Amino acid sequence: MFRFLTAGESHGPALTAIIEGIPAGLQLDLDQINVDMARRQQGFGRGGRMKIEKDKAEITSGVRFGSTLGSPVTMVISNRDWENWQEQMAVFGQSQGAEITAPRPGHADLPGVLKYQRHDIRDILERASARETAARVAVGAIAKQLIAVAGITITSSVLNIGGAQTETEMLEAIAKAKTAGDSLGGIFQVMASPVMPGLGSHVQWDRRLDTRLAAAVMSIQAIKGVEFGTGFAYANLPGSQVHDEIYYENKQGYYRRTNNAGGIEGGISNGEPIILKAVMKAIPTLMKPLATVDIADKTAIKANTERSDVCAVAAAAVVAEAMVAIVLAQSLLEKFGGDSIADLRQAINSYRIRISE
Ligand SMILES: Cc1cc2nc3c(=O)[nH]c(=O)nc-3n(C[C@H](O)[C@H](O)[C@H](O)COP(=O)(O)O)c2cc1C
Ligand SMILES: C=C(O[C@@H]1CC(C(=O)O)=C[C@@H](OP(=O)(O)O)[C@H]1O)C(=O)O
Repeated sequence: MFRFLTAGESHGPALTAIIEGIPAGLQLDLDQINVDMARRQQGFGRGGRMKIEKDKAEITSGVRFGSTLGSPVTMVISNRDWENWQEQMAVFGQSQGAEITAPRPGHADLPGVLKYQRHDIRDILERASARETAARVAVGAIAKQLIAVAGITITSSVLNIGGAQTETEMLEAIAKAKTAGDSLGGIFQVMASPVMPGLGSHVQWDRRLDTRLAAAVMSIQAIKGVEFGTGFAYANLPGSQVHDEIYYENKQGYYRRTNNAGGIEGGISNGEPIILKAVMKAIPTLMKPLATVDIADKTAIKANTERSDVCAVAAAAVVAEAMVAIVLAQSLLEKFGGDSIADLRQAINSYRIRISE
């Protein structure tokens, strides 16, 4: 089983990810991992932090001479900004800085301090921060290299920023929000293709591929909805206009002329590209802050402001690519098993022969 955990605070020394269950013999391309790390840092509207960080993943276990060993793979991504936060983020000693007591609406600040019984909101925001997604992208980049064994590639695109749909309008909308001390969200799409039929299962709720993909993408900070294929527009359309009719040709096998299903039927990939869209809410930290209540004395004040992104939809799309890759890697290994890449390839090949007959 391919599983992973991440650890690390936004302004702590580093983020760490441990992945278990990668078959032995996967030849890793570290440069390719770092290409995705850099892509996640891009996008107009990101804040000052991205000028400080130059994210690179360092592999500290599970790989020898570029090849996975089947043992857990550990990756470390250093936080360059740690240098500026050593006093406020010291593991031991006394807090040096002022406590944050004005929870931002829309962030984990208030529910987090209530749940974990903290009086300094920094104790919550450090881990709630989407800085953590750097570790997920590192894991996802390895998952992408694993699913490439089955020929699957993943792409993404930004479709909407604050209602704007062309690139020029999107850039303008972000610039305007920044000037106004406001923030924006939007919609992005992720596509995985080609995906063989048969990943996921209809037999149990938690084995459906759409269940797992939706949960994985929803787990990204600030993502508030996921749809597959025609998605919410299904509500307006009759069955005759939405279901993808089935055809067969000797050379091609089964195929569809439409892909309203977004590549999944009954929780199982159907051989068409997997297409999902997700919506990201606007960033909660506002330079013109919203009303809140001071958790120290319960007086009405304005929410905490600090360095922040104005819009991070492009970055979130790269994170979603990673999460989709991880779920597909898990589903691939669940279906085909294999402690080594050679075993995995063989199982995929014999399945391909079987379904083509
Ligand atoms: C790539 C990325 C960057 C983000 N940057 C910021 C940011 O700079 N400031 C901020 O307040 N929230 C930012 N967020 C959103 C918060 O992390 C998120 O709203 C918060 O963790 C609360 O989680 P929720 O929105 O899922 O409820 C970012 C999210 C992502 C995916
Ligand atoms: C650090 C990253 O994103 C951060 C996500 C984030 C948040 O609240 O989610 C707040 C900001 O952090 P900082 O306060 O250090 O500027 C973003 O920069 C990153 O994506 O690598």
